[in-house]
Amino acid sequence: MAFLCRSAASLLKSPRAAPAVLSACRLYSSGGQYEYILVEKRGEKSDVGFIQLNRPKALNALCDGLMKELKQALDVFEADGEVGAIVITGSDRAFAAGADIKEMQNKTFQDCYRGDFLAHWNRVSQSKKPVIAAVNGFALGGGCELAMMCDIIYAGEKAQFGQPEILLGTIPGLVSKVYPVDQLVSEAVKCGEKIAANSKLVSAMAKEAVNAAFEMTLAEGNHFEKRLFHATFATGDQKEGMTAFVEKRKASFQDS
Ligand SMILES: C=CC(=O)SCCNC(=O)CCNC(=O)[C@H](O)C(C)(C)COP(=O)(O)OP(=O)(O)OC[C@H]1O[C@@H](n2cnc3c(N)ncnc32)[C@H](O)[C@@H]1OP(=O)(O)O
Repeated sequence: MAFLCRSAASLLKSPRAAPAVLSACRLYSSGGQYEYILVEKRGEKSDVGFIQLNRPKALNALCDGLMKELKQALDVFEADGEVGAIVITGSDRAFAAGADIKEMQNKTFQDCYRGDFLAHWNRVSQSKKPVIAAVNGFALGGGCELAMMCDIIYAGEKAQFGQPEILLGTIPGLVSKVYPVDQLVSEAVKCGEKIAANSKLVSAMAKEAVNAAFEMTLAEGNHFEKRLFHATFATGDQKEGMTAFVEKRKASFQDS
C-alpha cells in the first residue's frame, strides 16, 4: 500500500497532472474499486505496472466498462514516475475473447459512427511506456488486437490467437498456416470453403481493410479499419452473426 500512496502523492504534487488522471489515481490508490480489472505494482522495486483483465465468466470479453478502466489504469501508470514498464494479462483460460458480442449485438451503423465505437481502444498503442502482453488461453478478435497493440507479447504454451470476427459477420478474419507439401492444396481448398461459408460482403470489407493498411500509416489504417468495422453494423450479416453467437447456433449468412 505504501507505494500506492507515494505514487499518488507525487502525482498530486505535479501541477500538470490532469484532473482525469487524479481521479483515476484515487481509484488506483484506494484499491479494489475497479470492477473489471485488477491493478497493482509488481517487481522487486515495484516498478512494473500490472493490469489483469478480470471478467472470468465472459472469458474477459472487452466490454466498454473494462476498456474504460484499462485506459484509466494506463493513465495512472503513465503518470507514475516509479513505473518503467506495464504488463497486461488475463486468466489462464483467456487473455480476452474479443469485444463483448452481447454488448454490441444490436448496435446500428449509426450508433457505431456517432459514438466512434472502439476509437479509444487504441490507447494501448499510444502508451509512452513499454507494454508487455502476457497471453494465456484465448486471444481472439479485439483480444488478439489488444495483445498486438502491446510492444512485446509473451505467450503461454496454450495461448490461442485468432481473428474470428468474420464468423460474426464483421471484420477482420484472415489466417495463414504452414502445411506439409502433399497436404497444402487440399488444406488451401478447405480454407477456401471456410471463408466461402461466411458473408461474402463482409469478407470483401475485411480484404479492403487489410489491403488499405499497406498504403497507410498506422493511425490512418486503424481509423479506416474502425470505419469499415462500423459499416458492417449496417449489414444483415453482422446482426445474424452476432445473434447466432448469443443464441449458440450456427450463423446463416445471406450476403446482405
Ligand atoms: C473487435 C471485434 C471483436 O472482437 S468480435 C469478437 C471476436 N471474438 C469471438 O468471436 C470469440 C467469441 N467466443 C467464442 O468463440 C467462444 O466463447 C470461445 C471459443 C472463446 C470459448 O468457447 P467455450 O465453449 O469454451 O466457452 P463459451 O462459448 O461457453 O463462453 C463462456 C462464456 O463467455 C461468453 N463469451 C465468450 N466470448 C465472448 C465475447 N466475445 N463477448 C461476450 N461474451 C463472450 C459466452 O457467451 C459464455 O457466456 P454465457 O453466459 O454462457 O453465454
